[in-house]
Amino acid sequence: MNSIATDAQARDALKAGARVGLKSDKITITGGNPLKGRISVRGAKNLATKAMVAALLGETPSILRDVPDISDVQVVRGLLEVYGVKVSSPAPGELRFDTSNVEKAHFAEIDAHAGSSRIPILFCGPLLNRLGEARIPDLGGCRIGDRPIDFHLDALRAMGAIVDKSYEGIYITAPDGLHGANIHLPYPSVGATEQVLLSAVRAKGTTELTNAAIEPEIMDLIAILQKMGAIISVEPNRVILIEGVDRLEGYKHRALFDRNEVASWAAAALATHGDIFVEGAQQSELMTFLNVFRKVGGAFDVEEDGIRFYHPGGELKPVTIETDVHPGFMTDWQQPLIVALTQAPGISIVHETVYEDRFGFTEALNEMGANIVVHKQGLPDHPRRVARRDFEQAAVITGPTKLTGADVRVPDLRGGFSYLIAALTAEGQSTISNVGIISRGYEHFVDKLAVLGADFVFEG
Ligand SMILES: CC(=O)N[C@H]1[C@@H](OP(=O)(O)OP(=O)(O)OC[C@H]2O[C@@H](n3ccc(=O)[nH]c3=O)[C@H](O)[C@@H]2O)O[C@H](CO)[C@@H](O)[C@@H]1O
Ligand SMILES: C=C(OP(=O)(O)O)C(=O)O
Repeated sequence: MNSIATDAQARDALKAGARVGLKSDKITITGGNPLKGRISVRGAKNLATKAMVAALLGETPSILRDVPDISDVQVVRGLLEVYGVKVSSPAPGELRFDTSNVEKAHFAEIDAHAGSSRIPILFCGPLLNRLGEARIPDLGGCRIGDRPIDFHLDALRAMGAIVDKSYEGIYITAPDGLHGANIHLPYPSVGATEQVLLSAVRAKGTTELTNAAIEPEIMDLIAILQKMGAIISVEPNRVILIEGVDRLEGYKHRALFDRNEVASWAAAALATHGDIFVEGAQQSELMTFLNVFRKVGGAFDVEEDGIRFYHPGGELKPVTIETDVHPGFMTDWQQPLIVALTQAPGISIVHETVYEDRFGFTEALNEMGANIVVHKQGLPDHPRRVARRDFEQAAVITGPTKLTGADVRVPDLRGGFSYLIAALTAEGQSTISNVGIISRGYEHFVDKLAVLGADFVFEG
């Protein structure tokens, strides 16, 4: 159970809509136990899945290490296999991709992956390069706003692609191949930056991407592409230059650790008055989070092999946070931290500036006793560091509030993890359903809860 699923298991899980390592979709938690102990994190969901797509560009096999056992990895694996990529697992946490027989796939097989993840949109460049066409199923991922893909499609068009949206899903061709282009992103989108990278590395000529995202996962993807033979330079001021090359080889790479998972366990340690050592966490990718964690009253010790996060005693302190692109405060960190903020005396404010609708999860926290008021149009007059966006929202959290157990349903990945933390912090029993979604991005979270001394029953 603790290793990457076999081919057959992965396919069965996909068919059944099941999630990695989970037989049930419900967990009953009795709150009040501080989470204490040592757990480890592996590669980031937001890197490993893209690294898997990059393997499709290599003429020779690639090996990815520290691959997390999460359902998004299974989805991408399944889609690669549809195109004839032979995926094997030579060792636990390791995947090997043999691309010697990449071939066109039937639409039905591709569309079987509709709604399962956002990663399929990133197959465009590699597929156009290898097969001259790309069929993209309807995308999944967390429903936290509109999540359009206009930047992706505009970039592909600028590189010579023709986009046909007359089918369900999208069909893209590049009759004359992809060519380099000057592309400016209206917003430093992570996915659109990756789209350009994965498409431009084999395009003819040079691509200049401005207003690019520079998240650590993007830098790790660039490192992988460079290992494969790409020529990519990251210039000052969010400019990335990509010189197209004629051939890319496979890579060997250890995936960057999952900084979002680390931040989530750190918030869990704080909210439950706990003490968690997260092996594999690295300081440099977490600087912004660590500053906020300290300001809220959390303590941490950075060690060579990981970071210890703990509640040092005393009262927590309220904070004001604005989510932002890197190196700002990551939007995926706000949900777990908000649970800790319900325990801080005073008023905390979280401005969500990245997505249109990312506070839906707070309703259930209020049912558990939190006092969180969501301002759907944001707080326009509030002093801000990040420029206001048209659609942003703000959450005002007044604490401390006692949380009590409730029956709640997971709405999305990070919201779901925040419910686990709330239930662990609450007095009494909570039943959380739809927890399968959490396995989209948190490897073996049930096992980790057990290691950390949580009191729960998982109905398997
Ligand atoms: C699989 C993955 O890596 N997911 C991460 C990725 O999502 P993802 O790559 O989808 O996020 P983006 O950075 O693209 O989205 C940021 C903003 O840009 C907008 N936008 C994006 C593309 C586009 O074509 N048009 C458009 O308007 C989005 O609606 C959103 O408001 O980065 C997000 C921001 O760090 C993280 O929360 C997600 O965990
Ligand atoms: C929004 C997230 O992921 P995705 O883009 O895969 O939906 C997330 O990881 O919180």
